[in-house]
Amino acid sequence: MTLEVSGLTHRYGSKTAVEDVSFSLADGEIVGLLGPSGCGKTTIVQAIAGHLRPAAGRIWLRGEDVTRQPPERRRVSVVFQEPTLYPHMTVGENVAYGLEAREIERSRIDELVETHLELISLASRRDAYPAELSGGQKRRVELARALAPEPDVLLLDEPLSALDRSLREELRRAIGHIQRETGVTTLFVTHDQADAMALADRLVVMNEGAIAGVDTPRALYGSPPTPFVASFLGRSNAVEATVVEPEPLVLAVGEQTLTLPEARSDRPAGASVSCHVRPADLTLAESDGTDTAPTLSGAVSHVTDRGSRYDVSVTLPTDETVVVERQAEPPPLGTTVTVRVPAAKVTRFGTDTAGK
Ligand SMILES: Nc1ncnc2c1ncn2[C@@H]1O[C@H](COP(=O)(O)OP(=O)(O)OP(=O)(O)O)[C@@H](O)[C@H]1O
Repeated sequence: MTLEVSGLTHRYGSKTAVEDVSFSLADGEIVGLLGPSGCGKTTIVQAIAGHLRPAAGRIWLRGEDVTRQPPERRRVSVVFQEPTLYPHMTVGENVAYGLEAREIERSRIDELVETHLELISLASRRDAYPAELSGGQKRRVELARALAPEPDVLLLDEPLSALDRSLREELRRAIGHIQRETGVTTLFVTHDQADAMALADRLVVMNEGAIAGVDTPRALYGSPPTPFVASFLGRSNAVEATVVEPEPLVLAVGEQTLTLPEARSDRPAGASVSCHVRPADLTLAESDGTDTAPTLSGAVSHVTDRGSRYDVSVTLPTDETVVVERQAEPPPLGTTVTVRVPAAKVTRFGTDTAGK
């Protein structure tokens, strides 16, 4: 493991910001640390970089316990959300800045600057000043500056969130390219699930100072471990149900029955479960009588035209509303429709975990 965070806990006064957080990054991995504002992401970055001493827990870099080491002793580079280039220094001087504090020969510094400016396709702008660069170029120079000391771990703390959409796309691609080229172990911190899913090999999803799930983006999206992960990683419909029979699974949703023939529940008859399913996995059934998939009936209560598709809201007799993605023209408001619920796409949670 290149980076290991173990049992990290931190408090600001009486406020617990991070509680018993553990995760690790393998060599060359890019991991997304993802969660809403205030969940503790920056606190974790600061602890890894050495800018705060955690109340409990350990940080390991390449097998060495660095928890009590000052920032300059750690081979960690950080790129922050706000631009931090020195305006009075050229691009080349900015990239060399972190190297000059170390005892590195001038010729080696020049070589590292050259290599990293080539990496970000800005070798020809070595003598330019930051004010002469576009926003995207400036951010790329910051990446080059962070990478030039050849850190063990690169920490990217919300590097895209202050950018407009097209610049964001450009820089997202640049980060992916640079990370693949250098193979630098990277922790990419963001509150934006699209950025995290596009870039990361694995995600560490945080909520309220604790880890809510760790896995590949696809696994967390397809089989979320908690309701929080289900709703934070893309849109999710939640329907409350009661177990009628655990195996094969029969659920009651209000007066309706939903039979999921392939599924079984480890919760007994009478238990409450929360069922989550993605809008893209639901369809409006064409009632030709041959369809045997589990279904729920409701009335079309709202339609949003998204340009490439419609989001059709269907309100069930329980007053819960589910959204169904649909390409074809939707039925008029008020129409009673049957929603097809593919059993394999339903994630169930016992309601005792519903808030986590
Ligand atoms: N210096 C501080 N003093 C008191 N409370 C703090 C301090 N810094 C952070 N907190 C609190 O600790 C919690 C975690 O904050 P942190 O900045 O780590 O979260 P975050 O996920 O990075 O949020 P954001 O995305 O908004 O930066 C929040 O509730 C925050 O209000």
